[in-house]
Amino acid sequence: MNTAAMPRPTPPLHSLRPLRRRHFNRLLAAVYASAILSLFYHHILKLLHSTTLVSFFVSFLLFISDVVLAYMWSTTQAFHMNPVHRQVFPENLQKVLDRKDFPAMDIFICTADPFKEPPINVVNTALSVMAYDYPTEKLSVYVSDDGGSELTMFAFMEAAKFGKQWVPFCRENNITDRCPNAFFTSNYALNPNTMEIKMMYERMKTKVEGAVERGKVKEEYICSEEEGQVVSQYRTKDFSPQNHPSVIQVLLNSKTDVDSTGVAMPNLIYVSREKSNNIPHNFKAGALNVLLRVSASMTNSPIVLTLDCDMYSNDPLTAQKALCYLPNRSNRPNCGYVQFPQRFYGLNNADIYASEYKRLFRIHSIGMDGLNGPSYVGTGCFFLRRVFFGAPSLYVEPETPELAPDHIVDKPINSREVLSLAHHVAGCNYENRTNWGSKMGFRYGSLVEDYYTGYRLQSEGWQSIFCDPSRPAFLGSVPISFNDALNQNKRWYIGLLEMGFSRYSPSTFGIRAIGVLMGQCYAYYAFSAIWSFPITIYAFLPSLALLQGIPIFPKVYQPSFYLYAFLFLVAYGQDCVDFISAQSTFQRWWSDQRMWVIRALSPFVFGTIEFVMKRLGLPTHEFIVTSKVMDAELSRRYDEGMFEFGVASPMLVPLGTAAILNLMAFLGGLVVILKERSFGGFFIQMFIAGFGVINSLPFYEAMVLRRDSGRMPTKITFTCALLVGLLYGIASFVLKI
Ligand SMILES: O=c1ccn([C@@H]2O[C@H](COP(=O)(O)OP(=O)(O)O[C@H]3O[C@H](CO)[C@@H](O)[C@H](O)[C@H]3O)[C@@H](O)[C@H]2O)c(=O)[nH]1
Ligand SMILES: [Mn+2]
Repeated sequence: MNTAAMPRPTPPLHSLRPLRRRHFNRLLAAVYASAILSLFYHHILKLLHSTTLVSFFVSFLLFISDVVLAYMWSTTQAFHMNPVHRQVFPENLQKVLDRKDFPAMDIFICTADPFKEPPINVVNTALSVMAYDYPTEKLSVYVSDDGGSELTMFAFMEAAKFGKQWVPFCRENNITDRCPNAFFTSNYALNPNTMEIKMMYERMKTKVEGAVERGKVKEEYICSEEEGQVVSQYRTKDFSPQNHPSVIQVLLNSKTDVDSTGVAMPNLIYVSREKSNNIPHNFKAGALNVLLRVSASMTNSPIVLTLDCDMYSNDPLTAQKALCYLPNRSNRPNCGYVQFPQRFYGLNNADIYASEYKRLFRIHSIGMDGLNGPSYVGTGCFFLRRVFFGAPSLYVEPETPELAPDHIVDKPINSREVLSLAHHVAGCNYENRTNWGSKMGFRYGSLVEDYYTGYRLQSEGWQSIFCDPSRPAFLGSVPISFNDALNQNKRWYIGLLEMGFSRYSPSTFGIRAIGVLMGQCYAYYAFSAIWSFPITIYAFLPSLALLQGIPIFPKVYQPSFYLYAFLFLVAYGQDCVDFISAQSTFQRWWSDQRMWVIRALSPFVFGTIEFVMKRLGLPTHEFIVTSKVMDAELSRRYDEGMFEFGVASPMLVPLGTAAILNLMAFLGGLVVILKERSFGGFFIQMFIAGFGVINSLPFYEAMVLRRDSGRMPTKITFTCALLVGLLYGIASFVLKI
């Protein structure tokens, strides 16, 4: 037989396997739903049989709490119905697609504040992607600097020079850690080659960090007239981060710049969009839209990768892995983006602030991947440029023809025409009366522009793919102080509520546009702030009643007690098993469940308040950028697993109050039990208070034992104690009526 005549079978680029667990999940959902209905039946009976107004009110609060918990439970089920695992085979890519036919890629990196986001780290992120295993002349890296800072610009001028050594060094030595900082902190081979490159890196780092420390670039570091001109743009009179003309600089041009071995360098372009004090700039979504347009005017690559400044690439093959799905190589016909999970470096063992967000980034993503595909999480996501211009079947034309996704740029990137168009589209008035932010580009209207944009794209009919290779594709930093973690959370929940209560609400518009299950997935996040209601009730009410010797739950031997026990144990059990089986530990799960309670008691509540204030048109905080600076002392305490309270924030008050109250209730409960000789009637209340106490251990330590600067501020402890007294007073008055 003549085998040569037969078409060669194409080797697979990826595989998909639904998890067996889905059958069990579906069964469990049915059983659990019946248990919830029985609980509601019990609640209604209790309401009908309540004898006093107070007991009616207590039963009513518990009932509403359980209704909210049940609603949230119902939304989580969507993630459990069809979780899938994918595998990707980049080793087969070049059998299907010649390397010279790889599509061009534009890579966007956002930074916003040189003092919270050290420019040397932003540079590391950029270098890690410039060194991708990918034809370099097809890569263009665009850096958006919302801090409008000469420090960031200077860091990138240095990076452009160092990159000419770094990129060939990685290629020739087949380095895996292509983020310089990650490489030099790893166990690398010590040889003259590595020593030399390390010295170059250290020199650059010292210069950049020195400049940041002084807040200004030293004159002696400005090596040429051109560099002088570049820096002088920032030194004009009215220039400030909030108010300045656009600054766009081509730092590397792949047509003319070569590395130390003569191979073309990727393009590297610095962009700081025009800002004006009284024109809203829409934060990161606004920055990304400017990059979409500036890059369209220069390279207009069909594939776009968005990265946060702290998310460096940890695997040189990542771009090729994305190509295994994009464009048109997946089994999803309308696949518009491939999302890699956010993963992190520098977490402490227990991950005390649950910053890994395992559920959000990994567990729920495989659940959504089994439906229409994961949400967009702001970084580590490869898009088809086309998705930003309308639905798969309904193209929305941009106002400037050169910005169209199929427009071919035929002029050099630093030609006068190209640069003048770039400046024009980076202007702060450019978007007036256009579709940017509403029908085109990244969407405005929510502080979680990522989640909202992905949701709107999926509502238009785009689908997505979740790609989670075992070697993390990207690694980012986590907040190492409790205050930063809480503030980040608060910002997210404001943004999520903005989405939940918009005309595109997932529970109405979403369910119609993307189906019940996908709509539920998005509703789960959009409405997660309502968890604060049941958790606040459960944190305070049982303890207050216990201190008054009033039982509010069924006794141990009653049938409804077993219902409570079942609902609690199964929910926590399933959560724990899911979490640990996603390559984690019991200790991290424990932190995760604690942070869930903490978030519900504090950032959810404060987020809701700010959301309401915003809706009423009152001034609120805007996008508070998370600090990525590593203070040595703070880092040490973080590594030891200590909570960092330090800042006297009002967000600590509900947490401290609940901690003290639960401890008092647990101790007081023991006295009540001994006095009344009835344990069974108070078991559930004792259990809840005890659970609160175990979760609050770091709080007691920080209030009483610690002397370091991360201890609980005395005024917070004092305020909390006062509030406990007040609540106790009110409860003894009200509950005894
Ligand atoms: O006006 C702004 C504000 C922020 N950023 C950038 O946005 C990114 C994310 O900001 P960060 O403070 O790190 O926020 P996080 O809460 O850590 O980020 C998560 O949540 C954001 C939405 O709130 C998403 O945009 C991010 O991708 C996601 O990782 C950073 O690169 C910033 O430089 C801007 O470019 N302009
Ligand atoms: Mn971040």
